[in-house]
Amino acid sequence: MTDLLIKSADLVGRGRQDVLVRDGRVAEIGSIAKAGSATVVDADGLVLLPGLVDLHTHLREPGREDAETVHSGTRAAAKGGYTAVCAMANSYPVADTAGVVEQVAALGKAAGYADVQPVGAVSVGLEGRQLAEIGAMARSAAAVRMFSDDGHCVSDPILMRRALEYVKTFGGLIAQHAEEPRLTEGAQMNEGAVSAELGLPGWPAVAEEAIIARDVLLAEYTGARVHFCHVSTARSVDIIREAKARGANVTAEVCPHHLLLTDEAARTYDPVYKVNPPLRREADVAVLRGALAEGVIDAVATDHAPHAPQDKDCEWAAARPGMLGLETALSITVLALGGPAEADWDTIAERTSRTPARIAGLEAHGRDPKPGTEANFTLVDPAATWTVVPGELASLSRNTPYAGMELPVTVQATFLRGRATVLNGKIAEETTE
Ligand SMILES: NC(=O)N[C@@H](CC(=O)O)C(=O)O
Ligand SMILES: [Zn+2]
Ligand SMILES: [Zn+2]
Repeated sequence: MTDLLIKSADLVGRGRQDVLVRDGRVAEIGSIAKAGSATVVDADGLVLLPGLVDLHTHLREPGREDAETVHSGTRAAAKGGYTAVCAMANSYPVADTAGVVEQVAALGKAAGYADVQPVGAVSVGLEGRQLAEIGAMARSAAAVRMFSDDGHCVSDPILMRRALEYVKTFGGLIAQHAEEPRLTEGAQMNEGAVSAELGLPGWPAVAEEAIIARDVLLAEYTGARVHFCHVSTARSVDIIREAKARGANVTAEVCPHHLLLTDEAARTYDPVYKVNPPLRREADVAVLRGALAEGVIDAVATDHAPHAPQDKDCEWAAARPGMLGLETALSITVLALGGPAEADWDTIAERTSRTPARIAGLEAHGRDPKPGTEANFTLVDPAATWTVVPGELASLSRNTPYAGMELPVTVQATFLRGRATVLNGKIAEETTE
C-alpha cells in the first residue's frame, strides 16, 4: 500500500499538523515536507477526527436487500465519516446464530468500506422467549460482544436477568430497546398534546422510562453492563444520570433525529417522521442536547433504519418506523451541539467516535492520531454546507427526514486503515486492502 501524507489538518481542533500514514498506521506527526512516493491529501482548512463509530446501524442484510445491503450501508457509513458500524440483529433470518453473524462480518470485510461488527440477538428470533446462542456468537469469528433484540424490547425480566448474567462472564453487554410493550400497543407517535389532536394512538414516555429504570436496577443487581439504545425522553436522562452517580454500569446513546425533530412533524402525516421511539417534545430535545454535551448520554448512534418505498410511502399507520441516519449524523450532531461556529471538536469526537468505540470494544477505532495507531480517520470541512437530496444518498433507501434541508459540515474524506473510502467528498470505488 502506498504511503499517505495528510497535509495541514486541524487535529481534532487542537491545531494544524501533517500526518504520515504507512501500512495503515500513523508513522509520524509534525511538519513533514515530503515523504517519498506518498499520496498527498491537502487538508488545509479541514478538521481531522477519529473515524466515526456507530453503535446502532440496520444494514438489512440478510433478508431485505431491497432496502439496504452491507455494501450499500457501509458506503453510506463511509460517506458519513464512519469507519466502523455495529450491525443490528433484526435481519431475516435474525442474527441469532454464529452462522449469521459470521456471514454479516464477512460481507463487511468483502465490501471494505467500514468495519462491520455484528450485534447478536438476545433471544431466538427476537421473540423474547428463549436465549439465543450468545456464547456461540461470542466465540465465533465475528467475536460478538454486544447483544440486542433491537426493534423489540427484552421485556421479560427473567430473560433480561439471564442475558445479563451470561454476557457478564465474557465482558459483553446488552443493548436494550427500552419499550414496555403493554404500554405501547398500537402506538403510532409520542403520547401528548399532538397525538391527542391528531387522534393517533400514543407511545407514552413512561414506556421507555419504566424499562430503563428496571434495567438500571438489574444492571446494578447483576453487575453486568447495559447500554440504552435511542434514549428519547427527559425523564430517561434523569434516571440514567442518577444511575451513573451511583456507579451503575450503564451507558446510553441518543439518535440525531431525537436531537433535532419533534412530534410536531407528525402533523404532516408524512411517515418519513415515523420512528421508534417516536419524536418527542421540544422540552425532551433540549434535555437530550444538554445531556449529550455533558456526557450523561455517552454517544450519538444513528439507528440508521432504511426502508423500501412500499414500507414508507403509504398511510402513517401502515408505514414501518425508522429513518436513515448515517450520512447526516455528523451534521445534525454539530447542529445540536451549538452549530459549526461553536463546534467543540473534542466533545464531538468523544461522543461520535471514542466513546462508542470503547462501548463496542472496537480497540482500533476511536483513536486520535498518534504514531502506531490505525489510520481510521475522517476529514471534515467545518465551514462548508450541503443540501440533503435523497436521490444522491449512498443508501439504497430514501427515507431521510432532512430532504431539502441545508446542513452544516461536509465529510471530505474517510480513511479506513489508511485507505481512502471517501476522497474529495466522493466514495472510492476500489476498496481492496
Ligand atoms: N427505529 C426504528 O423505528 N426502526 C428500527 C428498529 C428499532 O431501532 O427499534 C428498524 O429496524 O427499522
Ligand atoms: Zn430500537
Ligand atoms: Zn434500531
